Amino acid sequence: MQKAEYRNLIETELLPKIKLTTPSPFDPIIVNNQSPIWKTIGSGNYAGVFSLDSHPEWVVKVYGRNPEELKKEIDVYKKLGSHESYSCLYDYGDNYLILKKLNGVTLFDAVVKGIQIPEAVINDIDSGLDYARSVGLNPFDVHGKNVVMYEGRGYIVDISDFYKQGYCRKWKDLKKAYYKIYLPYLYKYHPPIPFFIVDAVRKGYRIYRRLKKKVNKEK
Ligand SMILES: Nc1ncnc2c1ncn2[C@@H]1O[C@H](COP(=O)(O)OP(=O)(O)OP(=O)(O)O)[C@@H](O)[C@H]1O
Repeated sequence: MQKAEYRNLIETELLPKIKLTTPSPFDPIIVNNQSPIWKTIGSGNYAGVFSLDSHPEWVVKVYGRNPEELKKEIDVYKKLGSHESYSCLYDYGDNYLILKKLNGVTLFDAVVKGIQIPEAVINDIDSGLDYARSVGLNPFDVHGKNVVMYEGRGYIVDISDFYKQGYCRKWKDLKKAYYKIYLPYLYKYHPPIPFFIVDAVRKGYRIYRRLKKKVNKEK
């Protein structure tokens, strides 16, 4: 399928048939998709992500709010260019991006489902992040739900915060947990771990980081 035809299907069959809403500024986007041909494959705080069965290599990320974030994401993708650890920007419109589809399971879901996470996945993501730094970006908000593995390789799905300033330690902390807990105790038998436990660990980590930040500020 040509890009023009794909864009036409976005403009005529996707955008008029989806509604992206948010109950409050702090809630993620809720996607209502009435299109018979476009499938919703994901959603986040800003956007819904859609794909067409007849062209599964591409996805469309439609922003439901904060259009200025779309421009920043375009800039980040332009800096990244084409690299094996990332998706790639093919084209964009006023409120959407056309991206290469990344298949796979997030590391968060892999732990829940008991799918073994090989060290190569961690190394791939590390080298992807090094590459981002080498082109002047600042890997930010890289965590277990933003990275995926597919056929033993690691990929970074969400780069939308790589333009931000400051130090984000989420990936460093995840790696610490991988080497200190996952690899020695879980990797070999990789039992499924109930969602509520993995999610409680994730939430506990966020609360811990917030408290630590507050304590450090008050010092
Ligand atoms: N290139 C891609 N290929 C396949 N799936 C994707 C791709 N980009 C995004 N997705 C899916 O859509 C979901 C939402 O995308 P993304 O995280 O980029 O949205 P966002 O609104 O910017 O999120 P955030 O809340 O993290 O800022 C992802 O978790 C993933 O499941």
